[in-house]
This record gives sequence, structure tokens and C-alpha cells, in this order.
Amino acid sequence: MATISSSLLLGLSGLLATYVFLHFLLMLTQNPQEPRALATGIPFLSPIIGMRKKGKFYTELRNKFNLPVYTLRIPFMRLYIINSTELIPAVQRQIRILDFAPLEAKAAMNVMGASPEGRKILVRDVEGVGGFGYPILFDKAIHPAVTPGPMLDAMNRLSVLKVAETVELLAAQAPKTLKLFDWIKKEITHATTEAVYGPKNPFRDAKVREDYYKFEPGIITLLLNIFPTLFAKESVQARKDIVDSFHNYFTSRGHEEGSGFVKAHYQHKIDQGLTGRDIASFEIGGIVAIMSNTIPAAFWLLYHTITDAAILAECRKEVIDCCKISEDTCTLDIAQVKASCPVLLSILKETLRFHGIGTSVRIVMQDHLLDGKYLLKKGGVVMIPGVVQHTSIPAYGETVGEFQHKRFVRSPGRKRPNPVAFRGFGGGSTLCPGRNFASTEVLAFVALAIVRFDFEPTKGEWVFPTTYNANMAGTIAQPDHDVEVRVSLATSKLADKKWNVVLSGSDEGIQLSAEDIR
Ligand code: HEM
Repeated sequence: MATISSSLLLGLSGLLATYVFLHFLLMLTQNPQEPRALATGIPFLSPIIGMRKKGKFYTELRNKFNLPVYTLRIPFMRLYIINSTELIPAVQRQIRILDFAPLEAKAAMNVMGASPEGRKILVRDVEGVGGFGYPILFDKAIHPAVTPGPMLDAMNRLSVLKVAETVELLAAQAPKTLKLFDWIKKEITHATTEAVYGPKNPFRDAKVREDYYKFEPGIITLLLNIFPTLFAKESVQARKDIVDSFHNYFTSRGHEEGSGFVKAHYQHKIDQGLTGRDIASFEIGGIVAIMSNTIPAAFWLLYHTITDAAILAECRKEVIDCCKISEDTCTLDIAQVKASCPVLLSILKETLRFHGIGTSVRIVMQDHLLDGKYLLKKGGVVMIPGVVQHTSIPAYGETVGEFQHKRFVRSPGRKRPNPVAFRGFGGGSTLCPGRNFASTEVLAFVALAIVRFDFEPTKGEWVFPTTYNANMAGTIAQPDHDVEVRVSLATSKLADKKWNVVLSGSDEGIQLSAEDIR
């Protein structure tokens, strides 16, 4: 008994000594000018434990301490968490001091599975740019292809055409019971990849589609490099198979018949010196960018539009008002939908706000005094959790916890939400370059679905899907379970018309981020 007690005592004293040591280590290495360190209960470990709560961890700390910015200390790393909307522009202005490129290069290395030569290209210096030239020059290389104008119109025209074909096919089969998320995943994958990759689209092969869906859940394990061959075995194998298909695509010059986007991306890879299978490996990043958020965004936009009869009626009217009706044909120009359906557009933004789980990150390249006040130390990571902004009462008012379909409709006398607090497409140097392409596609999809069909839940009532298990690699949470619906043709004066869906050219983008608002 005496032996047990003394061993226990020894153990407890050891624990206490470690605790005291870590506590002092944290205090002594935390500069008073740095943002205050929080979650220090168990030094260096409490933040890791807290992060298991995902976004809730950051909103709880924001609500409890109400600090503009704070520090989380984890082993060998400082995380600076931004709460204040006003500090975001100060972070985003320091493009190379608070830089995403080194993190992007590291993430790309782990997720894409490039060769040693490809990895070197990701991090090497480029004349006139400096280190990490590959990710830094990437945005510039693809900019013309994804910015409003003829190249983007051509890519979007194809995606609109594919979406219209999907809707036509379902109209021919209606009434029909289907699982909403499953259907959207299939159809958005098809429309998006056809528009980007053209007639030799590797995603036409069902095996490639299945490989992508197997690959996606392992992204975080790959990103953090936690023994991926052990813990993300299926993902690693699926990635290899996707790379094989894309290697064939590029070697048979499939990209030459694809969009301006895939051509520009390919040219960037060649200009930066990539060769062989690395050209296909690096495409993994492009595939994740075009797919991971577009599918859940389309699902939630449709879900929020069809589950409330009043909202559905309002949105339907907006879309029908855009239709040009001749004797037997109904022509819908999606450019008109983008310009003249403010409620539908508002639901898209509210969807991205309400279901947004993304975090913008930057690495501190040299000691920096943020906003002249807060010391950020070299090597630290700045994080802007979208969920903190999206639940901010100062930015969105007391109704912030509700889904308000007209929140983003601009009208005189109504205070508009602070645009900087909308992080659906990120912001600053990492603002999503695909936002116009993706938004046009999902708006077209939902606009057509709601004018052509009625949706009824087979359970008799709508059961709002939870998102507890959402994959944190995405920016929009995926639903935990699917929603089964009975789809029938909508009864309206347009029901027996032939549908002609077009996209006229436009140099105007949609106002999707603070950067788009002039
Ligand atoms: C509704 C669908 C989409 C959403 C919600 C979305 C959102 C985002 C967000 C939040 C980021 C990160 C921003 C940050 O870290 O600050 C991002 C990055 C990116 N997105 Fe999207 N995205 C979507 C679709 C697309 C599509 C279709 C494309 C391609 C055509 C695309 C291309 C990219 C690229 C290349 C980046 C990386 C930018 C960089 O690191 O500089 N996205 N997106």
C-alpha cells in the first residue's frame, strides 16, 4: 500500500512539475506585445483538445473573451486567430509578410503527391518573384480564364448547357424519387468537369468519378501528412488512379479541346518546368478546387429554396420573369438570372454564410506589428475562421443565428451586412478565382430546377440535415445524411413549353465578395 501511494505521489509530482514547467515556458516565450494567449489551461494541449469542436471552439472563445485577435499556443507553433472584422483588411494587405504561398506549397506537396522534382518546383525561387514562385504566379496565370469576359463565358456556357440537359432528362423521367445530394453530386460533377476539361473529360469514366469521391475524405490526413499510406489508404490509391487518367488526358492533348482555364493551368505547369506525371499530379489541386465546394453549395442553395413554400414562390417568380416566352418555346438567359434575381442571389450568399466552415490562413514570414498594435512572430500562422465572421452580431445584426433568405438583398433603409465579414469565397490574395464560374453554374442549376419541378420530401416533412461530420477540407459543410424527394413536373403555364437555356456574354461579375463591390 505504502509503495502504491509513493508511486502515485511520485507520478503526481512529476505531472505537477511538468505542468508548472510548461506553464512558465509558455509565459516566458509569449511576448507581451503578442495577442493574448487563450486556452492555456493545459499549456500547449488545450487548443488541440478544443479544436476537436471544429468552428464552435473559435466562436466560444470569441464570445467568452471578446478580443480582436488572440494567440493559441500548440507544440512548436503559434496560431494568431483573428476575430475582429476590422483587422481582416490589415492582414490581407500584407501579401508577402503574411503569406499564403508557403502553406499552399506545403499543402500541395502533401495532397497532390508530386515527385521529388515536382516538390522542388513548388518551393523554388523564381526570378522577379522570389521564393514559392509556382503558387504565387498561379493566380496570375489563370486570371484571364476565370475573370468575367469571353473565356469565362465560353466555359460557363458549356456548364449551363450540361445543367440544362440534366434538367431536361429528369423532366422526361418525372415523377421520380431521388436522393437530393446524390443527384446533385452526380450532375454538378458532370457539368463542372465537362465545362473545364472538354470532350476528353476523364470524369466521363465512372471509375474516375468514384475515385474522386474516395479521394476527398482523405484530404485532411494527406494535408497533415499523418501516415497517409496507413490512415488514408483508399485515398492514396484513388489519387494514383486519378493521376493515371489525367496523365492519359494530358499526353493525348485532351486539354487543347478543354476550357481556357485548363489550358492556362497546363501552360503554367509547363512554364514552371513540370514534366511527366507531375503535370497530372498537379491537376489534383485543380480538381479539388472545382469540385469540393461547388457540390455542397448547389445542394444547400436548392435545399433552402425548395423547403419553404413562400421562398420558393418568390424565387420562381423571379426566374419566370426572366423567361422570354414565344408560342411554344421558353427562353431563359442565365445572364438575366444573375442580373435580375436578387432573392436567389441572396440565398446563395446566405447559404455560403450559414454553412461556411472555411478558414483563411497565412504564415508570418517576418516579425510584424499588425495594425501597428499586435506583434505577430515569424513562423506563426494567422487564421481567419469564416465561422467567426459569419456569426458576428456587429456584422450581421441580432438575426445572425437565423437563415434569412433576403439578408443580402440591397434595399433602401436596410443596413447591409459588412461585406468584409462575408468569407464564402475567402478574401485578399486567396480570394476564390472560380467564384463567378461556380456561382453561374449553381444559379443556373437551381433556377431551372425550381421552375421545372415541384419537390416533396418522401418522409412527409423536411428534416434539416446536420453537418457534424463535415469534412474540414471543404469550405461548405456537406450534409451528414441525404434527403429523399419526390420530383414532379411543376404545374405552370410554362409546363408544356420547349425550354431553350442560353448564356449571353457578360463583362460584369456578380458581387460575391468585398473585393467585387465597387
Ligand atoms: C461555390 C463554389 C466555391 C466556393 C464556395 C469556393 C470557395 C473558395 C474559398 C473559400 C477559397 C479559399 C479562400 C481563402 O483561403 O481565403 C477558394 C480558393 C480557391 N478556389 Fe474556390 N470555391 C468554389 C468553387 C471554385 C471553382 C469552381 C474553382 C475553379 C474554377 C475554384 C478555384 C479556386 C482556387 C484555384 C482557389 C485557390 C486560390 C489561391 O490559393 O490563390 N473555386 N475557393
